[in-house]
Amino acid sequence: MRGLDAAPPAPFARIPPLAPGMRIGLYGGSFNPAHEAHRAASLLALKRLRLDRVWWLVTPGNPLKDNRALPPLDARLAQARAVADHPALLPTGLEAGLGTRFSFDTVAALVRRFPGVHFVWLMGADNLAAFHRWQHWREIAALVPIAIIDRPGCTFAAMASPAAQALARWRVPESEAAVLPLLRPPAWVFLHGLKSPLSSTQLRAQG
Ligand SMILES: Nc1ncnc2c1ncn2[C@@H]1O[C@H](COP(=O)(O)OP(=O)(O)OP(=O)(O)O)[C@@H](O)[C@H]1O
Ligand SMILES: O=C(O)c1ccc[n+]([C@@H]2O[C@H](COP(=O)([O-])O)[C@@H](O)[C@H]2O)c1
Repeated sequence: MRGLDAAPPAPFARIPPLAPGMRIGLYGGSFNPAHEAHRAASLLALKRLRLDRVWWLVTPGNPLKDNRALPPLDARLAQARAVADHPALLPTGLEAGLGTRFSFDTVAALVRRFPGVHFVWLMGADNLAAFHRWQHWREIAALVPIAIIDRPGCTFAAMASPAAQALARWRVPESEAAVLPLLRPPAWVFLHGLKSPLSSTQLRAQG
């Protein structure tokens, strides 16, 4: 695989070596701040999708959010590392390194850079509900399988969303989640079993 022996270019300098066939979850987020539900959702995906690692893509700024009060990337990254605290969970500043902000650009760059790796996009049910507003969302679904992690209060909005409707015929039963990373996209699964009410909004409100 390209790049396994050569010195990695700067954005990947802190990424441990990858081998062909590895399964990597991509978990994008503002992480403002990171919390236990991020960790629990990642561990759920790790187990159910039989992933080798989950990379937390700490965004330079969600394109759909007002980021004026967003703390600097380095601070969010350091805090995310403290929360992740697991050998298979890897908070990264990859998007800043790649110069990407839209998830499609990030995913396309990673798929191009690591052609033998099985990437899976991970997101909470609230993000499925708004997925049709993302840039090139259909193309993201065509590039990598997607796993949705349920979130209290978001289940109905997620399942009734334009994206869920449009992608309905490619939904895989939860009982087959373990093979999702190997499936040709589009393919997606809805994972139940976390249902954590935690949110960064709530933590910010508590100071
Ligand atoms: N309690 C949760 N259950 C399931 N998924 C979650 C949960 N909290 C966050 N996520 C998911 O984690 C990813 C990163 O989320 P983010 O950093 O925006 O945290 P958040 O708690 O949703 O923040 P905010 O309240 O500021 O919107 C998103 O895909 C989001 O859907
Ligand atoms: O690419 C887009 O258009 C897009 C629109 C909204 C959100 N995202 C990504 O969704 C991820 C979750 O964002 P957040 O703020 O809900 O944690 C994060 O990686 C964002 O960059 C991406």
